[in-house]
Amino acid sequence: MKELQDLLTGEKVVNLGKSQVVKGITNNSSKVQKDYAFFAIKGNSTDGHHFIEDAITKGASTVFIQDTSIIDTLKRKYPYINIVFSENTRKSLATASNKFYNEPSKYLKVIGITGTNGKTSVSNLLAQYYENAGYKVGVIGTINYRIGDEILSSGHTTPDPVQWFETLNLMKEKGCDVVVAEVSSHAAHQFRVYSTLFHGGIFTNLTQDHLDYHGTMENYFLAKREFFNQIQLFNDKAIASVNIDDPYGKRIYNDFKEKIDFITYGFEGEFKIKDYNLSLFETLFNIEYKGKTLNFKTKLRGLFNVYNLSASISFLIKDGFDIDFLKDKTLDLKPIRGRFEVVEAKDFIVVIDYAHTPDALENILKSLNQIKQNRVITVFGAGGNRDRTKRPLMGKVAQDFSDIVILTSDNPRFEDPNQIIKDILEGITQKSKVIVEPDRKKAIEYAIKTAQKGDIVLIAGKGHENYQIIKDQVIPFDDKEVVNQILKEI
Ligand SMILES: CC(=O)N[C@H]1[C@@H](OP(=O)(O)OP(=O)(O)OC[C@H]2O[C@@H](n3ccc(=O)[nH]c3=O)[C@H](O)[C@@H]2O)O[C@H](CO)[C@@H](O)[C@@H]1O[C@H](C)C(=O)N[C@@H](C)C(=O)N[C@H](CCC(=O)O)C(=O)O
Ligand SMILES: Nc1ncnc2c1ncn2[C@@H]1O[C@H](COP(=O)(O)OP(=O)(O)OP(=O)(O)O)[C@@H](O)[C@H]1O
Ligand SMILES: N[C@H](CCC[C@H](N)C(=O)O)C(=O)O
Ligand SMILES: [Mg+2]
Repeated sequence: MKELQDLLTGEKVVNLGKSQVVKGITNNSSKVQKDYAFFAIKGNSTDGHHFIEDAITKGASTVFIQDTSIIDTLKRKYPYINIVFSENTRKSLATASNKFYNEPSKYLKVIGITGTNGKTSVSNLLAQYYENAGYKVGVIGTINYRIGDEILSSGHTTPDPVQWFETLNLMKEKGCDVVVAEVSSHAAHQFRVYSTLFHGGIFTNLTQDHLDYHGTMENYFLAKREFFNQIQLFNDKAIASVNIDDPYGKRIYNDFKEKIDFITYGFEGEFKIKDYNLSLFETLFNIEYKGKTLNFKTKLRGLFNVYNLSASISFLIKDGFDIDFLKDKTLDLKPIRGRFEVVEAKDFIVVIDYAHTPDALENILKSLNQIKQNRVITVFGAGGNRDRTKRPLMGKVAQDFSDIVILTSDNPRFEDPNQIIKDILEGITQKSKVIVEPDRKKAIEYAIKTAQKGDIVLIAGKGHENYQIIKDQVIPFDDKEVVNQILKEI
């Protein structure tokens, strides 16, 4: 419970109501309870200002609004309610949530990871290193929100501000020292983590995704940039690791190098990838850092994981870790669920991977081509109600780097799966390579039955997901389980 005064960061109280007690915070009118503060947000699909009356009926003591034109009417109709005007209710929701949950990031080392691909991977790698060094670590991201093996909840990759600060507070109360969190572009753009004191940040890469939301690559970049802007706004001693091979990484580095203490990684980095050797069961790579060559060995597979490890290790060096300790621990790291996960069959292998962007698909396929003994058979689809323009690009990549392509459904959501497949086909010129099977289980079955000695079957797009979203139904579906079941039957 808080007093309204304790939650303000420069907003203007335009009407003082009967009671200033605030027992909870929400931007969702359906979650309002007695004495809650309701934040009206102009959203992407609707405007929270339409739900103010609903919130008051449910017992809100306070409403935060951004629309000046309704102030007089509200004051007249609801003189007993606190009415607070904010220039930006999204920011106010974050700052008030932070205060409501006692500013948890002040007591934690919070590290935010952003980029199109690799956020989940890097955050799980960082968590393992910190845990190996004896820290208690909270993880917030796509798979779930957890402390060690204790799962707290799950939802968006980055939760909304209320859940974000509530989760940080819970992690603090449960004794965490460190929190590693994925910060999606939607989150940065919507100020979901605004006002958090980040110890540091990591930028992995930026390639096409989410243009349904951001419209252009430049806007998508600006959302990622906004995260670094927020880091330095609330911490003038923040550290960060950035992929300098990526032109957008270079821009972030240049824009904030005076404000953030950076380390760069990549083939052009200060933490420089010199060479690497991929195989199905281990990866070797050499790093040049401060004039010394460091040899690393890991069970993680694929060149993209050399990048993810470089992101993590360089960040940890900046955070004061000993390089020999990091080299040792790299040997023991556990691979991440649904990311280049290998299932061995009789004389071929199946790889399950979460690639759901053109760049991710290209990366995994390039790595598979480097280690294949025979053909690469790729099964994939694309998510419905998401960026449509990435579909033909994914089709082209699959065609260019596979011997056989089996097009199927991912999470069609409210779209027609056949139309999504048609969109992917737009990018494919070599139609003879392609088989269309919208039923994902049948598509996987076809791929496995087609596989010959030395082949690699890649099943891409859903990784750890154990469901399929068809319209508003969430149906159990786990690529790995389906693969194992089919392998047992053949
Ligand atoms: C595009 C997007 O990010 N939308 C999210 C966002 O919606 P929004 O702020 O635009 O809100 P809106 O739905 O237009 O509604 C406006 C306001 O009215 C309120 N409202 C609405 C209805 C009502 O009855 N009462 C009420 O008060 C809403 O709570 C909201 O505050 O905030 C909502 C509430 O916090 C989220 O549920 C919603 O997630 C949608 C469902 C979603 O699918 N988001 C995905 C794309 C997403 O966030 N993905 C990222 C990136 C994934 C990745 O790359 O890893 C993620 O972080 O997961
Ligand atoms: N550093 C990387 N560069 C390019 N591709 C990568 C990289 N790391 C992972 N990938 C590819 O992207 C897929 C998803 O990886 P991961 O889950 O770590 O990314 P993410 O950024 O968390 O994705 P999401 O936006 O869904 O949260 C992997 O399965 C792999 O195919
Ligand atoms: N976080 C990503 C996940 C995509 C996973 C893919 N299986 C899909 O459903 O499109 C997104 O929301 O775009
Ligand atoms: Mg993720």
